[in-house]
Amino acid sequence: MMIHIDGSYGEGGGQVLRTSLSLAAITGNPISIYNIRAGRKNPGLAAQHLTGVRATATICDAEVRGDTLGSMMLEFIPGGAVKAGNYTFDVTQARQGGSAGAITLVLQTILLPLALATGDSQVTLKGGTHVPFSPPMTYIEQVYLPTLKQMGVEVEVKLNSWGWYPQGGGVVELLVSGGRKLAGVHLGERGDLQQVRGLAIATELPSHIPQRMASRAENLLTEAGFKHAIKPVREKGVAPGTGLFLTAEYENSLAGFSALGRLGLPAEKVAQMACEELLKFHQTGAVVDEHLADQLLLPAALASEKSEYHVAEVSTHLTTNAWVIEQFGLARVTVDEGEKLVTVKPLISFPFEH
Ligand SMILES: Nc1ncnc2c1ncn2[C@@H]1O[C@H](COP(=O)(O)OP(=O)(O)OP(=O)(O)O)[C@@H](O)[C@H]1O
Repeated sequence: MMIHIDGSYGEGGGQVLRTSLSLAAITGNPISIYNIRAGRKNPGLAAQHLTGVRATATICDAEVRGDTLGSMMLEFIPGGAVKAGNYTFDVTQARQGGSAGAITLVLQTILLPLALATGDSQVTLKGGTHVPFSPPMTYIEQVYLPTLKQMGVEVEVKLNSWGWYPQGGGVVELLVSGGRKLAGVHLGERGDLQQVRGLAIATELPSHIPQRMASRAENLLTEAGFKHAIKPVREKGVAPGTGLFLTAEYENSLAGFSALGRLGLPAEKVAQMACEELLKFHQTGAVVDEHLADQLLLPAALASEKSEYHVAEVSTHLTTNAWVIEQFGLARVTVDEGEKLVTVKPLISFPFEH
């Protein structure tokens, strides 16, 4: 039976679409989404979303209607179970003249369908790897995937080329182990902060930029009394770009914070922005950062047991994603706004019957 999703619900952004696509592929359920990204200034499918649609359609052999740039309506009818395989998806194929669309979001759309499918997959993604309003690839490597690993998802990733806004051109390779069964997560206590790991990176820019970012971050973290290991790195790239990516490594959990550089923004200021985010999080005492909070819902809904985690902030991304998951009847998500506690109780056990 076709599931109808109102893309304007809550946050009304791209995540409503991406979660729906992942779940359509996993369950084999046809979906129809309308009002796609109606909450955004530039509604409808942008290059990143269209790439996500095409990538998901490829892996489950879906019949698709409405898959054009700017489309606010999509019908997606899976043709069968998700097929493991060797795939390449490039956001520039969705938009002539190029795009820095976030491939990390495309990655998150197809990752769980491939992890649950029979057989291993090799995927190459091309586009933006570190662009605003999306998880930086470094966050995927250092926070998202290690947390999913605790749930039983096995992925190896390699960043072959950095892709910044507006040029894009980044390349990421993934090896996804198939046939996984997911366990729940229990992140109620984070334990002590062991260290802050950091990458101060610049491509096609002078080496003083990562060095200045690193030393400002080191000063701020030392002042806060944190142990740290910040690495200044300068690399070749397709275009200039810079940023600081921090991971707070607690005894039981990981949280990520970052800031991207841009022309006119001093390296020290970039460092300060990322450190302030980390310090703000640390003071809340929470276990899961605001972004991981919404990203963990999908794997938790597909697990064989209950998950529970304590978040820094209840964002509309979180409540909206919970709503999308409930539209598929897969899990009951409870968000205790006072305690900032998210509980996900799967209702259907894997493997899903097609
Ligand atoms: N700095 C960050 N670190 C980690 N994750 C992030 C960061 N910024 C955004 N995200 C994540 O990126 C996702 C963005 O979802 P959103 O619905 O806004 O998608 P989008 O496709 O960019 O859509 P839109 O253009 O409609 O905003 C969310 O899961 C959010 O948690």
